[in-house]
Amino acid sequence: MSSVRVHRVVEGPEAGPVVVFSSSIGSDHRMWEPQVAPLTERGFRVVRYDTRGHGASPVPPGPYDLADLGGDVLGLLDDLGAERAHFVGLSLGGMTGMWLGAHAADRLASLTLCCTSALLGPPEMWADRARTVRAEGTGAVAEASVGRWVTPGYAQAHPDQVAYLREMVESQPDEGYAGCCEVIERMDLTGDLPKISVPTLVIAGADDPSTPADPHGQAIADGIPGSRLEVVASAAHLGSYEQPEEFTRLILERITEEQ
Ligand SMILES: O=C(O)CCC(=O)CC(=O)O
Repeated sequence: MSSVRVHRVVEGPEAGPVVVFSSSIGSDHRMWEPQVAPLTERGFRVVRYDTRGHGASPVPPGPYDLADLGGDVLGLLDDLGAERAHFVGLSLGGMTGMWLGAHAADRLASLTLCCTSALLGPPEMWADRARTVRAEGTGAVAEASVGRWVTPGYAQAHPDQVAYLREMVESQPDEGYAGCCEVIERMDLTGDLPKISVPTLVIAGADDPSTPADPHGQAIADGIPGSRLEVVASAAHLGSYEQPEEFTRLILERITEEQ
C-alpha cells in the first residue's frame, strides 16, 4: 500500500533537531501534549502526527501493516526535509519505531520505545477487537481502554482527564482503529530486534496491564543491542500522559545524548 499524508502538528524552532512522536492505538497526537513545552523550550523541533486511521489523518480501508505505518513516517520526514529524526513511540507508536529501526535506521537519530511490545498476542484478541469496533464503533472499547491507560489512583484523582481520554478514543474512526488492531494481530518484530542498530531506550510503566515490563519491555531491551530498560513507577499503559515528568526526563536524556 502506498503511504498516506498523515496529519501533523509541528512546533519549536525550525532549525532544531527533529523529534517525531507516534501514538498508541485509540489516541492521536494530543496524547503527547505534556512533552511539547519541555522539548520546544530546549530547542527541539517537535513533530506530533496522527497515525493513519486516527485523528485527522486519512482512513484507508484496513487491514494495514507495520510497513504501511512506517512508510507514512518516512513520507512525513521527506515532507519536512528531515534527513534524520529522533523517534519516540508509545505502544503502536513504539511498534512503528521498531519497524523503522529495522528497515530505515539511516533516518533515525535515536529511538525511545514506551510501553510497547515486539509481539503482543493473542492474535484472536486483536481480530475480535477489530470486529467489535467495526460492528459497534470505538465507543464500545473506550472505557476498557482508558481503564488500562491510567492507574485506578490517577483515575480517581483526575476524572476530567479520564473523560478527555475516553472522548479521544470515542472520536477515532472505527475503520482506522480496526485496521490498526489488524497491524498488531499480524505483527511479530522479535526477529527484527537484533537488527536495530539505532541508540535505543525502552521505557515501561510499572503498572501497565497491557504491555508489562516483564516480559514485553525486557524482551525488547534484551533484543536490541546496547539498549536498556527503565521502569517508571505509578504508570499504566499511557505512561507518558500519567507520569509526564519522569517520561519526559528520560526522553530528554535519550535525545540529548545523540545530538
Ligand atoms: O496501545 C496500543 O497502541 C496497543 C496496545 C493496546 O491497545 C493495549 C490496550 O488495549 O490497552
